[in-house]
Amino acid sequence: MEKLIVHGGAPLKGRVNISGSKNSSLPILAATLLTKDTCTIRRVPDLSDTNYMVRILGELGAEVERASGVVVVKAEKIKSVAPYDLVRKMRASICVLGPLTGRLKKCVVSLPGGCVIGDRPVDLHLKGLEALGAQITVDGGDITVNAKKGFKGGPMNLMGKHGSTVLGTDNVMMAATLAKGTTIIEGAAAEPEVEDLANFLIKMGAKIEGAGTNRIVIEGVKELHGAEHTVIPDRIEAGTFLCAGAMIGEGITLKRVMPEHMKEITGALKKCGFPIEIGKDSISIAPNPKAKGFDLTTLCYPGFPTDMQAQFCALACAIDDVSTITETIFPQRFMHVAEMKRMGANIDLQGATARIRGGHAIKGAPVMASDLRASAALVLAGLIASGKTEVNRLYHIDRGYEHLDDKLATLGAQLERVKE
Ligand SMILES: CC(=O)N[C@H]1[C@@H](OP(=O)(O)OP(=O)(O)OC[C@H]2O[C@@H](n3ccc(=O)[nH]c3=O)[C@H](O)[C@@H]2O)O[C@H](CO)[C@@H](O)[C@@H]1O
Ligand SMILES: C=C(OP(=O)(O)O)C(=O)O
Repeated sequence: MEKLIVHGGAPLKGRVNISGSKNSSLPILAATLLTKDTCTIRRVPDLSDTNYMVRILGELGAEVERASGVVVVKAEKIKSVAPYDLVRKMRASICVLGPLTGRLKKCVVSLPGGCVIGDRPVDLHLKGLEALGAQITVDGGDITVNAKKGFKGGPMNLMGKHGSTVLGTDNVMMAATLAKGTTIIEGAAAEPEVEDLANFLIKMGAKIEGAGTNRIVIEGVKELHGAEHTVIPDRIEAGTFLCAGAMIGEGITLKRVMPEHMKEITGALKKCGFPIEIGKDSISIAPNPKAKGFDLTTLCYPGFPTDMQAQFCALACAIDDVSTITETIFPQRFMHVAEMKRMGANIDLQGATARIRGGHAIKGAPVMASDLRASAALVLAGLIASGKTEVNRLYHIDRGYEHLDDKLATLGAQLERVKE
């Protein structure tokens, strides 16, 4: 196992290129199962999650080649069964459900495992597939989908009690591309990653309107063909670097970003008083010793993303004021709080709201990463802490940040990856 040792206090300065989006790449790679033809996906970040998705495609029978960010998939003959051993390691492996269902009209996909960020049911994914005419049973940990007479488009509402579902919308949209007739998804997730998937599906010949809004209309087609696509920049990686740039240093610039996907994040940072410059595909930020605290609530897009909540908790430690952040998507997603407190952070967690009193010195300590964004937040805290912070279980970071330590080092951070 590897850990990251962060020597706090080194100022950040310079430019960093943002990678392709993990949360776009995963469903887009899965969507290549919808056609027998060759698909080429560019700017796929080098992450353990994308490597794992590539492996899942291979195990399902696709021919897959991967070289420096480009993944070429030809899924001529595919299997209809994705067993537990294959899908258990990654929640997002549920992305294969829609494409297998759409292409083969039947499949068995094991339920992915639990997750420390909270309950992650798939009832809305199944509700959507049932609205397309699928018969579904869940037994022994497996989801079995069957549609003997093929799929038929229809209306449905996928809004859940914590808002819309991103991967649920992806799955149903993928299955509906090959259904007979028109599918209308109300309560659809409007995240940019859903829109990116829809854009790829449209290049494959799908007829989709409204992706990027809460109402998506899909007119089914007989078959899809091969296509090429470049994945959008990772707005969460970009947001994480913006927090780092706000917390310490003399100003950093992110390149290869889509600022229009990040309005809620840049808006929150501006409101605190951090100087931000937004270019066509770049964002610059610098610290402000007089920055004010924030009161944020996580919401579905275009609201403030849950995937930035932990990093903003770290940011709040650097602001000499009181900040609050309330989590509405995954109310239990606060595993980072206990670890930050071990570093001396003043955080009071009441239900799903964290109240952070920042501005006093925090001190490096050995800390345990629990999940992807929590570990990124601990690295951020380590950047401003005095002394040495040891972030253990680095594999969580490698799931979703392409070469985070190298990129931070280029900006001037002092850190080292060591094997235990
Ligand atoms: C690979 C990927 O893209 N992951 C993202 C995706 O996860 P994912 O798509 O799994 O998350 P969802 O959008 O589905 O979850 C949102 C909320 O809906 C609930 N829910 C979800 C499905 C369902 O069938 N029933 C149900 O009740 C969840 O428990 C949660 O409270 O969106 C999350 C919310 O923006 C992000 O944190 C993840 O980074
Ligand atoms: C929760 C996340 O990912 P996943 O849905 O793949 O677990 C994330 O990217 O923050």
